[in-house]
Amino acid sequence: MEKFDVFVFGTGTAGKYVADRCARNGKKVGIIDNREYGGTCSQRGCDPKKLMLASMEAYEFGKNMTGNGINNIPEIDFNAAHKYAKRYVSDIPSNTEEMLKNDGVACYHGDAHFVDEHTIELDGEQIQSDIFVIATGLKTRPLGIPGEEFTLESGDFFALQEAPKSVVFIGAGYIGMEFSHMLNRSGSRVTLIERDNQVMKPFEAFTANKLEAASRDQGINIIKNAQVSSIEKSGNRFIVNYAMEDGTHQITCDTVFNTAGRVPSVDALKLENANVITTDSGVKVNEYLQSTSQPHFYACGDVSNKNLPLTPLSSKEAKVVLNNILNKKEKFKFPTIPSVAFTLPNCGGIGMTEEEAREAGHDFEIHERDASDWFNNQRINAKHYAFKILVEKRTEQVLGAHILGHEAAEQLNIFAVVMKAGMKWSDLKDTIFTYPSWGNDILSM
Ligand SMILES: Cc1cc2nc3c(=O)[nH]c(=O)nc-3n(C[C@H](O)[C@H](O)[C@H](O)COP(=O)(O)OP(=O)(O)OC[C@H]3O[C@@H](n4cnc5c(N)ncnc54)[C@H](O)[C@@H]3O)c2cc1C
Ligand SMILES: NC(=O)c1ccc[n+]([C@@H]2O[C@H](COP(=O)([O-])OP(=O)(O)OC[C@H]3O[C@@H](n4cnc5c(N)ncnc54)[C@H](O)[C@@H]3O)[C@@H](O)[C@H]2O)c1
Repeated sequence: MEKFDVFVFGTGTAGKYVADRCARNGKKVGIIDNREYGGTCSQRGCDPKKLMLASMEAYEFGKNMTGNGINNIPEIDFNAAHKYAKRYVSDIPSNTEEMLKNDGVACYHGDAHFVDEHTIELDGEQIQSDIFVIATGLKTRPLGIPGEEFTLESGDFFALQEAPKSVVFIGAGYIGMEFSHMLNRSGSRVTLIERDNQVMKPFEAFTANKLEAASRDQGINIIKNAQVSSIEKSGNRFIVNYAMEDGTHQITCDTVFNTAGRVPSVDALKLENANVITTDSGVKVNEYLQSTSQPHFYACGDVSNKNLPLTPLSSKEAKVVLNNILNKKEKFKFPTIPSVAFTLPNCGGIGMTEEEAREAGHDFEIHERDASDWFNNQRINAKHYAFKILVEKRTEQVLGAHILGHEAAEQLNIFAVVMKAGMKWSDLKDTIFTYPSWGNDILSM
């Protein structure tokens, strides 16, 4: 029977880092994935999405400038955008495996499960380890409705050969919003069906509502406060049935995506056989990212119950787990993390929403504005730009920053530095930025 010091489940951002660094630190390490190596971000998430988005951004720029220096509205070739993304990400699985093997990690493929607290079984063979790391990420949340089998999930987006004529997204969170903007620019007729009363619910309502308005303006159909009840196949098309306060409705389309959220990918592991406690939000861990019921188990990345499912946090957790395995005791401290939906325009935020700041009892100023008439927005002939910044009165600390705009992702990075450094609002305003730039807009916010 093969025996390891450390055995890692999952080869995404979190798992591959822990496995590789443990091996480089002299541990005997094994790793397994039940799909290709590389994880969600590189294969079915952030990276291929942003690579494809480059074409949609170029289209948007060209369309906005048509008649203002550009002669014709550019045309999106969805299939070519898809191939462009593939070109960059398709080598990652083999490169990841090669890198791990070169560093001495034993690489496995398939579905393994626990038989006891130190033993797993893979294809009838048993493997043991002193320490286990669970880094299996998330998977699409089942809808639990008739006809669910007709839905595609986020990973399938990257296998689409062309933009469907009409598409329904069930769920208007990050994935539904981002994909709907990409397909809308690619010529699809897009509908989002959201059960809540706000798109991008955890986001600040001011900017989320602006995103909703910008999306509608673009021709995206958004149905809120609606519960999808079933999906039927009708020839090559699908009928999505949904209920609202005024009764039941239906919509017919070519493609339906389930973008109603993601849940921890743990069922297949049979963690109960190892007495490892899981909750709805993942493997239950303490501040060292160590299982609360089995000290020789760690969890990091999306699958740990301490995470927000974002790549930079998965990396951060992986570093904490590595240090704890190497006996350099480190507690995981939840950082202030910026996050953005890569819609066109971007919509994102960092820190508290206005509601959260009020609940926490802060005394703060609100700097809020529709900035669509500002120079940088007008320069690219874009329509939508808005922000809401919350600044605590006594300390002048930025409590939260929320931006909808072409360069919101980068502007929020500046706020991330400001908040990490504890910089005062008046000191920020006294900083010199390049001019005229989106960063410089912060001085007028
Ligand atoms: C469409 C989409 C877009 C996204 N865009 C962004 C973005 O722009 N920015 C951002 O910060 N985050 C984004 N995310 C989130 C980001 O991808 C994740 O936070 C990140 O990939 C998590 O890394 P991880 O290592 O924890 O898990 P993953 O990368 O998901 O890796 C888990 C690995 O475990 C494997 N696995 C699962 N179950 C088992 C099992 N039973 N046995 C063995 N292996 C198993 C999986 O195959 C996978 O390879 C996006 C996610 C999606 C779905
Ligand atoms: N740009 C980024 O950073 C990025 C992009 C994509 C995904 N992600 C990460 O991946 C995670 C998952 O994204 P997601 O979009 O799947 O989840 P999400 O939680 O962001 O959105 C799911 C949405 O579906 C709605 N919903 C749930 N059940 C529904 C139903 N039955 N009918 C209609 N609507 C329903 C929810 O109210 C919610 O608005 C995110 O939390 C995020 O952390 C990040």
